[in-house]
Amino acid sequence: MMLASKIQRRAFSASARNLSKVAVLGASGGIGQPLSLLMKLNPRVTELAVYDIRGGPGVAADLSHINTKSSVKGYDPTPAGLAAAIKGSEVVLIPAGVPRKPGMDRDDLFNTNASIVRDLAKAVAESAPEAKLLIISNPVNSTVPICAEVFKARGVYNPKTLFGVTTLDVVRASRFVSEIKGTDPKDENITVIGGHSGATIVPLFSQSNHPDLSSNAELVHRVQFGGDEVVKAKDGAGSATLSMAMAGARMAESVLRASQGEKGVIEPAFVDSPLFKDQGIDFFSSRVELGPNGIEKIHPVGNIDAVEQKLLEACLGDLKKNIEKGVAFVASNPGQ
Ligand SMILES: NC(=O)C1=CN([C@@H]2O[C@H](COP(=O)(O)OP(=O)(O)OC[C@H]3O[C@@H](n4cnc5c(N)ncnc54)[C@H](O)[C@@H]3O)[C@@H](O)[C@H]2O)C=CC1
Ligand SMILES: O=C([O-])CC(=O)C(=O)O
Repeated sequence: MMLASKIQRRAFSASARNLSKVAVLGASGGIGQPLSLLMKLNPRVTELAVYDIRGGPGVAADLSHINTKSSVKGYDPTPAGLAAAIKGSEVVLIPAGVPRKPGMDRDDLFNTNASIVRDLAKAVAESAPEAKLLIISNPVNSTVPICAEVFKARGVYNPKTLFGVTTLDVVRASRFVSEIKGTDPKDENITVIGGHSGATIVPLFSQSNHPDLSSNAELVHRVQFGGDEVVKAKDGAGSATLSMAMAGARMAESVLRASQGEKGVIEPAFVDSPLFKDQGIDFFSSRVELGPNGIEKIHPVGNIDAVEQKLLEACLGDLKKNIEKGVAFVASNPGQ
C-alpha cells in the first residue's frame, strides 16, 4: 500500500512537470524503428531511450539528428545499459521479440517471446516500477499476464500501469469500415474488446455508427485476422510494423496526454480487468479511461447484439487458456 502511493507520488511529480522520458525496448526492429521515430516527433516526449540487443546506439544516433527538442540516447545491450535506458521513464514500450511467419499463429511465438518479455519486465520492475508499461510483443494475451506475474513476484505490481497494446485492432476496424461505407476513418470509432489474436478479437459494430455491420461476417473476420493479411503479404519477412508503430504511438500519446493532466482520454487496452474475473479471466481489453496514474476507469462492455454475444463467448474460452499459459510460464520459469 505504502509502496503503491510512493510510486504514484513519484510518477505524478514527473508528469506534473511534463518531463516525459519514453523508453523503447526492441527499438531496432521492424516496429521499434518507426515507433521510435514517431516518439522522437512527439513534442510530449522530452527524452527518448533506445534499447535493443543489437543496434540501439545506431538507431539513436540517426534519430538524434532530427530537429525536435527531445534528447535521444541509445544504450548498450548489457544489464547496466538496460537499467539506465529504463530508469526514470514515464512510459516503457516493449516491441521486442520475434514476429510471425506465414502459417504461424501468435501463440507459436510464445516459446521465444515469453522469456524475452519476462526478462525485460523484470528490468522494468527493478528500474522503473512506476512506469506505464505498454506491451506490444506477441502473444499479447499471454505476455501481459507474464509481466503481471513478474511484477507481483517483486512486490511492485500496480494493475493500473500495465497495458497490452490492442490499438491496432481498433485502427484496422475503423479503416475497414470507412472503406466499406465511404467515410473518413477518423469518424469511425469502433470498439474492439477481448484480446489480441484471432477469435479473441471482438469488434462491436452494434455500438458504432453502422450497427448493421455486425452481421457482415467477412468484415468481422477481416478485423479478427487483419494481422494474417499482413503476414501473408510480407511472405516470410515478418508482420505488421508500420501500422503497428502508428498504433503504438497513438497509445503512448494517449497515456502521455492523461499523464500530463488531460481528462477524458479513452483508449482500448488489454488490462487487468474486473469484467470477467468471475469467470476466471483476469485480463480483458475494453475501453479504458486514462489518468495521471494510469488506468482511471475500465468501461463495461455495454449492450451488444446476439452475433457479438456469440463472438464474446468464443473469445472468453481462448482468452482464459492464453492467460493461464502466461501465468504458468512464470511459475515454472521464474528466470534469474
Ligand atoms: N500488439 C500488436 O498489435 C502487434 C504486435 N506485434 C509483435 O511485436 C513484436 C515485434 O515485431 P517486429 O518489430 O516486427 O519484430 P522484429 O524482429 O523486426 O524486431 C524485434 C526486435 O526485438 C529485438 N529484441 C529481441 N530480443 C530482445 C531483448 N531481449 N531485448 C531487447 N530487444 C530485443 C530484436 O533485436 C529486434 O530488433 C512481435 O512479437 C510481433 O508479433 C506485431 C504487430 C502488432
Ligand atoms: O499478426 C501478427 O502476428 C502481428 C499482430 O499482432 C498484428 O498485426 O495484429
